[in-house]
Amino acid sequence: MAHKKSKPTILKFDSEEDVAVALAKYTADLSEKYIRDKGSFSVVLSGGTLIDTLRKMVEPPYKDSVDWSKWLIFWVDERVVPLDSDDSNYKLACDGFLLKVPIPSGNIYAINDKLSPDGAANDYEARLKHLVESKIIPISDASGFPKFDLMLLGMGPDGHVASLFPTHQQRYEKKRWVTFITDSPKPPPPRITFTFPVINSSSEIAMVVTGADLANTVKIALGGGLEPGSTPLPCMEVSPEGGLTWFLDKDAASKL
Ligand SMILES: O=C1O[C@H](COP(=O)(O)O)[C@@H](O)[C@H](O)[C@H]1O
Repeated sequence: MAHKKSKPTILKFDSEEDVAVALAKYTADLSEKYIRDKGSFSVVLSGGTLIDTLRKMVEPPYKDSVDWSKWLIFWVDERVVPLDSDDSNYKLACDGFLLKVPIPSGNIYAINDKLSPDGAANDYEARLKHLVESKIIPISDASGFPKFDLMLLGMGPDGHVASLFPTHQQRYEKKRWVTFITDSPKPPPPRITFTFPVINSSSEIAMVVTGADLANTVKIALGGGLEPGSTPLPCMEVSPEGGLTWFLDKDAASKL
């Protein structure tokens, strides 16, 4: 069942540093709310610049005040490379975030890096299904897809989110929870990715976008800059069941 698109909240900050401060407070506040209401907090990470922008989470006061034992960590997309490769989103998150806070290792859901892209996507989807059967992750009543508490998404200059690229058919997938791509236009080519039905079943999504190189894309996505007759960018399809908040620095927001 399709849900009604809610209006995004657009937050503009003077600097990337101010985005990092605000993103940490937003995430910590949601962590407190979801742990109070349902006993856990499922967080879906991207790779890329997002991890650095999350850096304030591993500093006081949040390092000590957040109940990290209740966090569950997933990836919205992952490169199908060894987990210790510099191209791995898992390694990026470990080095910049996960190794600095006490999230139980059993709550961190990395891909199986021994499988093919097809196999890794099937395996990740099967593990999500098991978590749903075990009532660790709920299903959205509205969509029938798994419902994560918070997704933290970045965006590429071409408007891609997760590994859903403008000219690749994965962005139109309607049935699978997790799919794969072997020819990502951004290296490395083999990846797995959550599909839009899963992304848009989330309770909350933060789009975290900083830097002048993304200003044109932000204008297209939020400023009505799409040429008539053009296909919407993947980032324009992000529409969670709950709140959508864009965190922009001055440079990314400069053409709005
Ligand atoms: O390849 C990827 O790119 C996007 C955007 O990355 P950024 O460096 O431009 O912030 C990222 O969100 C995704 O997780 C990653 O695999």
